[in-house]
Amino acid sequence: MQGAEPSWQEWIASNLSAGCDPADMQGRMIAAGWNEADARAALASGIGQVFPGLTAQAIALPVVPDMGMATCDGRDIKVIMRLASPAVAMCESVLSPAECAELLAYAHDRGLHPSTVVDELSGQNVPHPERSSAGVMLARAETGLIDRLERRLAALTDWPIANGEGLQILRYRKGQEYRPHFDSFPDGAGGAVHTARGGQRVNTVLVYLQSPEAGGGTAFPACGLTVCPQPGSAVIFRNVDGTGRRDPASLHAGLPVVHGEKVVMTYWQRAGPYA
Ligand SMILES: O=C(O)CCC(=O)C(=O)O
Ligand SMILES: [Fe+2]
Repeated sequence: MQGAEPSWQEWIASNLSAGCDPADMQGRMIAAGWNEADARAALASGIGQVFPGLTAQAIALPVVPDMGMATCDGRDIKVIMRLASPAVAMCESVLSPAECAELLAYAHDRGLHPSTVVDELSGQNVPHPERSSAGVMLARAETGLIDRLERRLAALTDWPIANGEGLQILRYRKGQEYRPHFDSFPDGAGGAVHTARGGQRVNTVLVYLQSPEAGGGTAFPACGLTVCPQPGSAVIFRNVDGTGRRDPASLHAGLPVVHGEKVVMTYWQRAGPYA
């Protein structure tokens, strides 16, 4: 069995430590000639060594789509860029211009309120200068369009719609931003308040509804990536590693808007049903 080879053990340990997805690693091992059972066993043993005390098992996670075209809800969505760590995919044409316009008008009618953040200690939602945008939380399937979009995003990531939170729409005006943060909840009591229902936020699908004239990119400082908002496009990213723990590389920020207004729609996906 190839698991005995020290070079592979080192490769597994260093990739797991760097936050690589065990499912991706398994694919690469199979491409290098491993059989699936041996690769799975070697990865399980590596996870046990790198993350002692954890059940040595990779968990199922939403898909960060691979390059190419995905057809969801009868719509052709193009995946134009993919990054391994943090796991990020950029998708074009997730929403049509008409769908973006309908959501913008709907959010305006519903009314936008100053955004809040989760206090790391208490778990309470509190307003904070870290996040100066205004937003509205939508109920699941609040309108026919919202229902259809939730289904589309669930299909794009191959993850149950029952595990999705309601969509959230955020508007940033000049100077407004969302400073570097994690979408996953912190360990400990503050996070437990939130993970009690649905578990960890494992994936984020961020759809741009309106782009500002300048500024307002979504930045991932761990890898130096900045995504430029384009209406109808989405950036999908994984907030946890292959074992379900917060991925430090998933740190991200909504950079300050310099000119114009930016509007995004956020879809957070939980590890389990968010009932
Ligand atoms: O506005 C952005 O670019 C980032 C938004 C974000 O990080 C969030 O809603 O959690
Ligand atoms: Fe975020």
